Amino acid sequence: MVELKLETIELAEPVRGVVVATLNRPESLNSMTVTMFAELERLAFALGDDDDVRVLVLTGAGKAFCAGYDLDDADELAGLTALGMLERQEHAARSLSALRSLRIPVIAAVNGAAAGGGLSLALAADIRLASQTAKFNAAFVRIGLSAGDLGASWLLPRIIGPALASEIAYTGRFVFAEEAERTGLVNKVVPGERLLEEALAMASLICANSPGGVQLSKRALQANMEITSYAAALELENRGQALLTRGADMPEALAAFKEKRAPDFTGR
Ligand SMILES: CCCCCCCCCCCCC[C@H](O)CC(=O)SCCNC(=O)CCNC(=O)[C@H](O)C(C)(C)COP(=O)(O)OP(=O)(O)OC[C@H]1O[C@@H](n2cnc3c(N)ncnc32)[C@H](O)[C@@H]1OP(=O)(O)O
Repeated sequence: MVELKLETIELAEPVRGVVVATLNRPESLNSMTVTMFAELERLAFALGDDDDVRVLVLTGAGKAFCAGYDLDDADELAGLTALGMLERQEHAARSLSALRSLRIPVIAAVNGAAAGGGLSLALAADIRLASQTAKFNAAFVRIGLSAGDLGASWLLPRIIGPALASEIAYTGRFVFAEEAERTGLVNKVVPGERLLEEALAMASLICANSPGGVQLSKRALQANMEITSYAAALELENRGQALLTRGADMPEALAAFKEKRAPDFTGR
């Protein structure tokens, strides 16, 4: 278990190898503060050091996933210089980058509204499951900001396509659960009371596989979103597979297959 004392995020490990991080400011719909960004970054670094954790599930306490930046904090921003504002934005972006760069898969269990930075946070996950009450919007444009925020303008068009991403970014309208599933913004919509159960079930499926195989699959899938050529993608894949064949998990998997038993993966 990751040993961290956090103020805005509650941690649990209900299933071996799976950490559930719950954004825990339900009174303000889990809106994001400087402390929450710092704690997301600390969590990402702690998970990066823990070989026993194989999947992170991220969800929200109460009725929302995350309402984006804490608008109650907006007043204190007025006193910031332009450089101070840039430093705040960079600090927040670092925490999202640390989360997205985790070698383990991240499943966002979107339990309600994911607005503004909350959309950016959901997009930074590898997989999104949503409750029937989930709704997503680029709230940024409603309060004078840009959808170029915490990676949203890079991820959204790659997940739902440039045309719909443009519509969402410019209109600020909500994408409710049914449309989110139909457009691929989320992998699956489930009843709210089963959301965490479904996320844990998917996480358990992932945990049953070779951690090295899963982690290099994530690295290849993410890297290939940035690589422009098929040839370059093949080169990246070839290096990863060659690396895995040097590990202990592949021979263990082959032995388990022959002996008709479950493999005991160690990630080494
Ligand atoms: C002005 C911000 C400037 C930021 C500049 C840069 C800052 C420094 C760097 C930070 C980097 C991160 C930047 C971030 O990604 C940018 C954004 O996220 S911008 C978008 C901010 N979010 C919003 O605009 C969403 C506002 N909320 C809503 O639209 C709705 O509340 C909802 C989320 C769709 C949910 O709707 P409902 O279910 O109907 O709930 P209510 O509206 O009734 O709200 C319930 C309750 O929660 C309070 N609340 C809601 N959202 C926030 C919030 N973002 N911050 C604080 N509190 C929030 C709301 O006031 C209600 O409270 P109550 O009235 O009951 O006391």
